Amino acid sequence: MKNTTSAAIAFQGVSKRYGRVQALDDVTFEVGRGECVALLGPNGAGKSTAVDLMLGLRRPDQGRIRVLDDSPAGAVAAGRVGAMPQSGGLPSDATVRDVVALAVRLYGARRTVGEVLEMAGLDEVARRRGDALSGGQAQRVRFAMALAGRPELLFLDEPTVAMDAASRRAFWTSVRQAGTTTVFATHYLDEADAFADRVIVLAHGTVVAEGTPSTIKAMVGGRTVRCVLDAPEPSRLLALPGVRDVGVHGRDVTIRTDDADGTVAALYGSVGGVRDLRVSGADLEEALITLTSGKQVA
Ligand SMILES: Nc1ncnc2c1ncn2[C@@H]1O[C@H](COP(=O)(O)OP(=O)(O)OP(=O)(O)O)[C@@H](O)[C@H]1O
Repeated sequence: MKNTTSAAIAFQGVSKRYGRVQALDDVTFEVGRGECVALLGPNGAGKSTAVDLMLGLRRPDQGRIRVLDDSPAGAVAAGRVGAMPQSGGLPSDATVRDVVALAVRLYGARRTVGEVLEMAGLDEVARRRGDALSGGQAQRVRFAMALAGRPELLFLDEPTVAMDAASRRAFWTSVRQAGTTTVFATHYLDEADAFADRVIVLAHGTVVAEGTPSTIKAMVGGRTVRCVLDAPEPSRLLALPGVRDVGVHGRDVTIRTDDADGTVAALYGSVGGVRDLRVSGADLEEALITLTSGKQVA
């Protein structure tokens, strides 16, 4: 067995069943210390079950889980793990500062209140009461509570759900600045692409892929060629080398191809009237759909 002393989280052959549903089936992966890892997969893939097991909220039927070289429950009981749930009420009549101060005291004052407010980007709303916070600000308070105990490991479940684009960006900057090993679940794949060091893709209770976002995107192969054509004819475009499918909107053309060089050469050589041509790789969303739908990948 692999030596797990350097890993923050180690799953070794973990299975978990609820009645007839096999939620996790022989799952093995590691999260290294200092890593920021996204747990991705469609609804029902087993992400929440995996996180519940990591937090010691459930026990596996089979396999072994180590968190910070301890059992999950042991690591949580020692205050070494911070978790930011997706929802959960905040006291409506206490100020943000009061709530954060309570969390800091509960963890034995491992951080100062000012430090936590600043890390979570809450300075400007510190005097506001819970019932006067926007959805995104309330999420930041939950983040602050997760950070209050100076955890070695952070779990974030759909952390940016109520945030606008600028808040999301600021939030992820805060996470990176906190510098803690982080595991997060999200359905915003652009966030996983931009902020995760590594992605673990679950489907039907098994790990179907893991690697950097670029590796995952490269797994599905294929390229997208976009251009403007004077007279696009879908049937003619579909007959070009490597082309899988074609989308035409007016003169704007999107071509998915397994042979970008061949497609582009044929566009310029035999189709003509080509302008504004761009070639890009698959995005993470496309990769995930392919990987989790069981289609053959390159
Ligand atoms: N307490 C439970 N009792 C019975 N079945 C459950 C229970 N919790 C989860 N399941 C089932 O186990 C499977 C995995 O669920 P899980 O919540 O771990 O998936 P998920 O990837 O987190 O999904 P989502 O993205 O929808 O949150 C699903 O089929 C789900 O219906």
